[in-house]
Order: sequence, then C-alpha cells, then structure tokens
Amino acid sequence: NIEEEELQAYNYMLSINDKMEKYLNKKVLSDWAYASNLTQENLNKNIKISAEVANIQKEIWHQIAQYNWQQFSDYSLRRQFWAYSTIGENALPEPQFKMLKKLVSDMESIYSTAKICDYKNSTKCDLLLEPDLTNILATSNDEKELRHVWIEWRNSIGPKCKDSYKSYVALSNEGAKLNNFSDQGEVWLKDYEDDTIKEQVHGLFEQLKPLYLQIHAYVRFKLREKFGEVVSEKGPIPAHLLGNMWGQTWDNIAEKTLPYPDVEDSDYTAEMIKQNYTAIKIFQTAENFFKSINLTEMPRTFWKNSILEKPADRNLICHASAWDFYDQKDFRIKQCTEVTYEQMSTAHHEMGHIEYFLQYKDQPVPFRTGANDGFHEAVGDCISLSFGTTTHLRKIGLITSDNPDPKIVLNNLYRVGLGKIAFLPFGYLMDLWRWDVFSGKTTPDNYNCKWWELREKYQGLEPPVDRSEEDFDPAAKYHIIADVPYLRYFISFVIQFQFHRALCEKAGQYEPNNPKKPLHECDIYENTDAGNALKKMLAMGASRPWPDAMEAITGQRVMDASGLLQYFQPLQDWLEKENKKNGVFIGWEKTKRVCVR
Ligand SMILES: C=C(C[SeH])C(=O)N1CCC[C@H]1C(=O)O
Ligand SMILES: [Zn+2]
Repeated sequence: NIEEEELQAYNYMLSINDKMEKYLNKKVLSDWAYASNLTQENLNKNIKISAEVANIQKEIWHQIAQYNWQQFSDYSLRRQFWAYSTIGENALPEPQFKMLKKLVSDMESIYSTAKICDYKNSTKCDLLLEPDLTNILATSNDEKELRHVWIEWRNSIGPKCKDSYKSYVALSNEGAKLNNFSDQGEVWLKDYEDDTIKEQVHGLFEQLKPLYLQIHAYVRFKLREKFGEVVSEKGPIPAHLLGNMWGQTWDNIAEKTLPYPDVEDSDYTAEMIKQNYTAIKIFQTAENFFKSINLTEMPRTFWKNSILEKPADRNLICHASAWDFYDQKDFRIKQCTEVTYEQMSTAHHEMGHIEYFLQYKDQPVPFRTGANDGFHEAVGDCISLSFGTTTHLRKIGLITSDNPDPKIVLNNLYRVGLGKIAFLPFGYLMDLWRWDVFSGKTTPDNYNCKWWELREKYQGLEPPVDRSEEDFDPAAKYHIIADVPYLRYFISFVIQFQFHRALCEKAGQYEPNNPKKPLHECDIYENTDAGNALKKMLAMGASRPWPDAMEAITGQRVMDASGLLQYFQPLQDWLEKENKKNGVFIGWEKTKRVCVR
C-alpha cells in the first residue's frame, strides 16, 4: 500500500542522493579540470565522466517512474522525486549526449582562446577578451579602435561557431522532447514552477522601460557630445561606445558622462591600484563584508583550490564562475581577476554564489540550488548595493574625501544606474532570442538579423557596421556558446533590489519617505539582523517553491520592480529634468544599419 511504498521510497531517496553526491563530485572535479586547463585530454576525461553520470541519471529516471510519488504525504520526499523526474540532456542516448557535450566544449574553447590583432600594431595578434579587449573597451576613447575591436572579436568567433550552434540547438531539443517538453527553452523555465513566468517578466520589463528610456536618451546625448556625428541625435546608440563588449552594462563610461563632472569624483579603480589592491585583497574585502553580517567565512580549501588570477601557462575559461563540488567542503571561484572596481563587484557576485552553497550544503542534493536561478545571481549583487554606496566606500577608503556634497551621491547613483538600469533590456532579450531559436520560430538563416532586431527594439543599440547572416554575433557572448540560460540575470537585477530594501529596513537603514534614510545610501555592513534574515533564506535552497523564499526575506510572494524604481527615483527625477532641459529625443528612430539576409 502507499504507506509502505512511501517508506521504501524514503530509503531509496537516501541511497540515490548519496550516490549522486559521489558521482557529482567526480563530475564537477572533471568539469573544473577542463575549464581551468583546456586540453584534449581533460576534455576526453570530462566527456567520459559526464556520460557516466548521465547514464546514472537515466537509470534513476526509469526507477522513479515506478513510484506513485505524486501521492506521497511527505512534501520534501515528493519534491525530491519531482526534481529527479526531469533530467534534460542527460536523457539523450549516450552517443548524442557525448556529441552535445563536445559541441558546447568546443565552442567554449574557441571563445576562451580567441585572439585578435591590436588596432595600433597589426603585428601584435595575441589580444584575448580577458583582460585585453575588456580593458580597451572600458578605457579607449578612440572610436576607430573601439570599432576595430568590436568587429574583430565577432569575426574571430561567430563564423567558427555557427554550424556547431545549429547542431547544439537540435540536440538540446531532442533531449527536451525526451523529457516531454516542447523544446529546450521550456526546460529552462521549469524551475520557476510558474507557467506565467514569461508574462511576469514581460510585465516587469514594461514597468522598467520608462526609466531605461531616460538613461538611454541622456547617455546618447553625452556620447554625441564626446564622439560627434558617429552618434546620431535620435537613432539607436552604436554598440561599441558603451564601455563593454556587449553593451550590456555601461558603468565604464561613467567618467565620460557624469551628471556633475566638476565635483571631485573618485576613480575607484585608480584608488584601488594606488592602495596596492591585489586579487587576494579584493576577495578578502568581499569576504570581510559577508562575515560582518554573520554569514560564513570562506573555508580554508577555498583559498587553496580557487583560481583567482589568470595563469600564464595554459588556456582556460576566464569567464568568472563559482563552483560547488557537492561534498559539503570544497567550494571554489575561478576568476581571471584584474585590479579594477568592476572586478571588485564581480568578486562580490561570485562570493554570493559561494555563500549560497555554504548555507544550503546540508540540504538533500536536489535542493542544493537556488530557490530559482535568479536568486543565485542576486545574492552577491545585493551585498554590492551596500558596498557601492558612498557611505561604505568612504568607510573602506576608496573614497578619500569626506565632502558631503549631494552631487557626489548623485554621481555615484548614476554610476550604479549605468550598471543596473542599462542591463535590463539586455538581460531580457538574451533568452527572448533563444526561446525563439529553440522553438524554431527563429531559423538558422535568420539567427543574426533577428538578434539585431531585438538589440534595436529593446536596447536601442545598433552595430557600428552593417551585419549579415554570414555573421553570428550572438556567439560573441559567453552564455550563448556555453549553454548558460540568461533570464536568471534579468530576474536577479529586479529581485536584488527587493532583497536590498527588505534588509535595509531590518537594519533600520531605510525608511520609506524618510529623506534622511534613502534606499540608495543604505549600507547593511556589520548588521547581523539583516545578515541573519538573508542567511535563513539562503539555507532553504530549493527545498520550497521560490515564493516561499521570497516571502522569508521580503514578506512578499512576488517579483516586483518597485524596489529598483524606489532605489533610482532620485536619478530618474534628475534625468527627466536634464533631458527636458537639453530637449533630447526620448527613445530611438529606426537604425540606418542593415542586416543582409
Ligand atoms: C559573473 C557572471 C558569472 Se555567474 C556572469 O556571467 N554575469 C554576472 C552579471 C551578468 C552575467 C554576465 O557577465 O553576462
Ligand atoms: Zn553569477
């Protein structure tokens, strides 16, 4: 009868979780070995162990189908069975599974080893994305150099990945169908446990669009002042002038576009260099913040096993990442850290992942993940909202003057806005493009022009030169070729402000309508009430549906743009006034650029 079956199932679940822990540890160790040293040998080993784990997942998949787990009375047991009942590409027969793994690994290797020639010295052809091209895009004022780097990076990747990408899409969809999903895009949305998630996300974007239009119009006006006619008055902004290879965050052009350029402005990167910051010191600074609010210090093995600087002697994947080795002890970050303020934020972002791993490490294996993917991306960024205030930067000496001029605070809010507001349309369109690719609505002969259609429609950006279907520009972004979903970041950029608002209220640092305690100057540093509330939510992992985790920390059960909008209200007021004063056109007319089909 069902009681006996449930008791047997309980013991079965204990045994498969134990088994999965051991095999996942082996698999992640081999994933790490390949990602940190891109050799053929490491790839072969990684594909072999991954196929072994996929076969175990298939075995479990067939075994759990024998159980009437939907009838079990124990919620947690039912939920663990539910978690094991969708296994994605692991459902593919071994040959197809191995092929898919190889396609993604090859594209990651192409991306991570791609080199281009320097604009000024055409014999120097060893420029990598990190750190070389990233630095040029962040610091160069030479429009021709920016254009060169933007085009050459895409030429070095797109054409080489297009065929692999088509096969990757087909195989991913085959795996999806074996799990009874219509396509891979639907598999990616499963863990939101809400079949209205797409509509919710669309609604959030529409709510945030007016704020985006204001910062877009202001930035276009300032860039036109700086670069001249290459930036049109009313058209989309050329994508190579925004301080970032993908135009996804614009904080690197803060100095060039500040609202109050005359007040003394601290260049935080210069200050970090002046104060002899190193990669280690950057991570110790991040750890210090987490410890100050009663979260957990990094385990000793973290400092031993992590890769916090780019090794000179091998090819590796430099895109920053945080790793859980499923043995409740070994947690690592791999980051090719440079001493810049942007990298300080990334270090907090990655350590936020580690804190989540540490808090849920005693959960059953299927619950050792975020309440939803967006939660995992929001932890570190939420802490950075405190870290990046003038109050905190003064505390740690990255702002050396104690000038209380409110213009300094607004300049800093603008800088944060260039990172957060500018990101929203990019965070949204990345999977808008991929959902249509997986569903077949966007076909391979339309991949690139559809991409630029979305980039213009949502971001108001245009390529610096005409594009065609010979190009494959989506591949220029890591997550596309590395099979990493992206909706998680859009969701994170919304909910991190809900978390921040809730923690700031708990810390007594924010009171709605109290101009003495505005949200954008709240710093929860050393506040354990806030830290303990965050800690409680993190420890839940994915043991409950995400509205329960959202309620635990904010008291709300929905995603809500009001946190972000309240945080940036002073900036939005300033931008609306400034744009009106300058008589700038809000929005953008159609691009003159063409995409040849
Ligand atoms: C830092 C990471 C690793 Se989870 C990352 O990929 N991020 C963090 C913000 C958005 C996204 C990106 O770089 O595109
Ligand atoms: Zn992340």
